[in-house]
Amino acid sequence: MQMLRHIYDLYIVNALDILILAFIFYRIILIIKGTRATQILLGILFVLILTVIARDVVHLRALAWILNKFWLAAVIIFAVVFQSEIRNVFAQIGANIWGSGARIKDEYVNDILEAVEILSSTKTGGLIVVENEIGLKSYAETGVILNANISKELILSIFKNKSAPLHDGAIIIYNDKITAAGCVLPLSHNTNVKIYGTRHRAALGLSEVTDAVIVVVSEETGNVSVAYKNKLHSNVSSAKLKEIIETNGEDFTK
Ligand SMILES: Nc1ncnc2c1ncn2[C@@H]1O[C@H](COP(=O)(O)OP(=O)(O)OP(=O)(O)O)[C@@H](O)[C@H]1O
Repeated sequence: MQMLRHIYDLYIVNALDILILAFIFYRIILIIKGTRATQILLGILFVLILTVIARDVVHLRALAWILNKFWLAAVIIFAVVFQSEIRNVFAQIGANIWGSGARIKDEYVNDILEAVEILSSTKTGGLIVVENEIGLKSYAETGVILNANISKELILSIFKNKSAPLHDGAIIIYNDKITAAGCVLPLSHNTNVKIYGTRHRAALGLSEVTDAVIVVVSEETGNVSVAYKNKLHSNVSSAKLKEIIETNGEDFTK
């Protein structure tokens, strides 16, 4: 019995400890990969190396003193700089505990696909958000709440009618309903994405802070792109889009 206890204390607890830490780091890296946070972390790493060199290697007292003061305030600085990433981590933990996002019925998926095809072939701009595990109520409230059944006709009348008040912005879809239209999404600040306009930037921006699948139809080219978890995938075919919507984006992570 004591032997088992010893093995547990020595190996199993430590292995569990390392596994949990590795998992936490892995999730954090997944969330911040490709975002501004990666550059900020590199900057912080640079200041850390500078501190060690100034303090312990070349003994530059004044510089070491200032850098030490910086590290005292680091917790507050991190909380401010990484506020959106910290929010993401907790939102995703909460979403994972709560369960998986609602899947849209086949007939409605087909309605969305047909609408996207028509928007694409007629070069009509469109922005369609499919909500996943993380709730989008705060974004829905920036537009007009509809709670209408999904239909190809409704999607087309929203985006195709340029004089209609709801054609600007995004529609949000959740669980067989178009919950809202004319919604404003957060713009991405990703500096690597230079070629896209604001519609694509808004899609990418929402994908950086939520796990939604965001479909963009370009008004300029008619191309269909999908933003999901920090990435914008261009020229997505109808068959691929079907898989993506049916699996709430899981298909992209395989
Ligand atoms: N923050 C936002 N949230 C939701 N929709 C937005 C946002 N910003 C812009 N849009 C939508 O994008 C439209 C402007 O698209 P713009 O031409 O700038 O983008 P684009 O990415 O180049 O797209 P396109 O290829 O269709 O021209 C706006 O009319 C509006 O409908």
